[in-house]
Amino acid sequence: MAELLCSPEALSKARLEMEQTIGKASIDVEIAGFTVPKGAQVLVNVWAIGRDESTWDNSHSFMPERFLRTDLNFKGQNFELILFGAGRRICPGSPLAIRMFHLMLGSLIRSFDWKLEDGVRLENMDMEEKFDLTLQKARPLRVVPVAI
Ligand code: HEM
Repeated sequence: MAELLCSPEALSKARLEMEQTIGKASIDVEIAGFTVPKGAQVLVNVWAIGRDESTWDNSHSFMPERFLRTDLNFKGQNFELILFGAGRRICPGSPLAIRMFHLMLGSLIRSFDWKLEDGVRLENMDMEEKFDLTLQKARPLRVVPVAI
């Protein structure tokens, strides 16, 4: 950002390129009986795809082991599992994200035991979600790391 701010010409070229390329329909199109008007921004509801009962057993349950029993991959060929999108605009950061995610979560699990704050029990732990462009916890998780 610092270099871009020092180069207004490069900054305005980058802005123009983003305006021209970020996902907007360039003409009216009809998809599965729905008209997507020119200029519309189309968002795929990946949350709903990930909880589709016709694809996933116990689709609303956290069962990470389900992915050990499947041949589906997240590289955009299996539309049941498109956490990184698919096609030409698939997330170019997925190789980094996958490595960092495993490293971070693995380190947190391996380095500490975790306990809930005083007065909080598993049964009343705050799991409320907040919908936005991405799904977040409504309130940040507060837990205490305990040295192993
Ligand atoms: C768990 C982490 C991540 C998830 C779940 C994720 C997911 C996504 C999704 C769903 C898209 C839209 C794909 C589409 O339009 O079809 C996207 C686009 C993109 N992601 Fe990621 N992403 C992650 C991490 C990253 C990282 C670490 C980077 C960069 C270092 C990155 C860079 C991008 C870029 C530049 C695009 C736009 C691609 C384009 O429009 O051509 N992402 N990502």
